[in-house]
Amino acid sequence: MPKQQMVPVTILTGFLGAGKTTLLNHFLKGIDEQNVAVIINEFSDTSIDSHLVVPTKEEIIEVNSGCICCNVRADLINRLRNLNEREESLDRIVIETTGMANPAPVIQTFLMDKETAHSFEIDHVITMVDAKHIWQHLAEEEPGQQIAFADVLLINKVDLITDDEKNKLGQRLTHMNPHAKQIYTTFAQVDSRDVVGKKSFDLKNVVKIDPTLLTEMHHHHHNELVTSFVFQEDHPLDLEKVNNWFAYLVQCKGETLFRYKGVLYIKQLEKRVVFQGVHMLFASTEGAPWAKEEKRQSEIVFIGKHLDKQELAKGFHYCRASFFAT
Ligand SMILES: Nc1nc2c(ncn2[C@@H]2O[C@H](COP(=O)(O)OP(=O)(O)OP(=O)(O)O)[C@@H](O)[C@H]2O)c(=O)[nH]1
Repeated sequence: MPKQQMVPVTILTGFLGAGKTTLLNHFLKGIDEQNVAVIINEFSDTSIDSHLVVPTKEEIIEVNSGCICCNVRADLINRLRNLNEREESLDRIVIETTGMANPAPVIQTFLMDKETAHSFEIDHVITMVDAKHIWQHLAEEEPGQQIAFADVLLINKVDLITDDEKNKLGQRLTHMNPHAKQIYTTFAQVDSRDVVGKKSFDLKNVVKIDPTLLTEMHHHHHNELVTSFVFQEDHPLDLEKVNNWFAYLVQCKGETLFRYKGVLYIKQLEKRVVFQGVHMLFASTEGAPWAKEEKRQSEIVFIGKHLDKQELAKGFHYCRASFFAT
């Protein structure tokens, strides 16, 4: 019996805020394949990322409430099984892992789960590297693992570093992973033809990094000092107070805030405000208008080291508008 056509898989990884969603948005616009399913996983139990992914024809499946490399692996396998059972054949699956994921257990899923391995094959493991912040993050375990398991390193945010810094970083990354192809980008502007369909994933290399990859199921233990908090608020917020609070956070807490993002319900604004930050770099934009019947609510997530939950909750509470008007 001829072997069934395997669906190629893009595993997209990289530390918090490196530019994975930016790449995803660019990548989905650039590839010729028609039927692409995207699986997005978030570290925290929130779907804020769905506001940050530009709507496309591709189907977006969210796998939340845990990191894809740990407790939601069974969920991932189920989602893959459902996709596989559909009549319409898929051209590709793209999996965006959380910034805190170790890619090894995700890679393992495609090698060790029999049914998954029969139907899907890893085309490449792309790791986004935040050229500006990676040095701050190398003390954590996950960025090193993400870099080691990559076959393509997209070294992003080169607009924020000098040529000397770029050379130094390139050398360090070659030292950490001599096999991976290095591509420098700004806002993840890579030509998808340079990566798609190349089958650059090489089992030999990953087994060299982790000889137990094909024999033992891995579970990844996260650094417990890195935590994430999600806050929700139904009461409208005051724009000026929000601006003051964020100015304080960026200035005084930027070092420990790896990632923060959210959707805000601001008093007297008909559109939601979408914001996101990585350490001291912060940006906000206008989001979609609130629909007529839609419940208006602000939701924000903070991910970082040594975060003080109470202080963050107090700050968020302070941003409530002083009287209720929409
Ligand atoms: N200056 C600059 N900013 C960038 C670049 N690429 C992405 N960003 C910004 O960096 C922030 C994080 O980008 P995302 O694509 O959301 O990063 P991510 O890896 O998906 O983040 P998480 O999955 O939430 O951890 C956003 O504000 C982007 O606009 C770049 O090349 N240069």
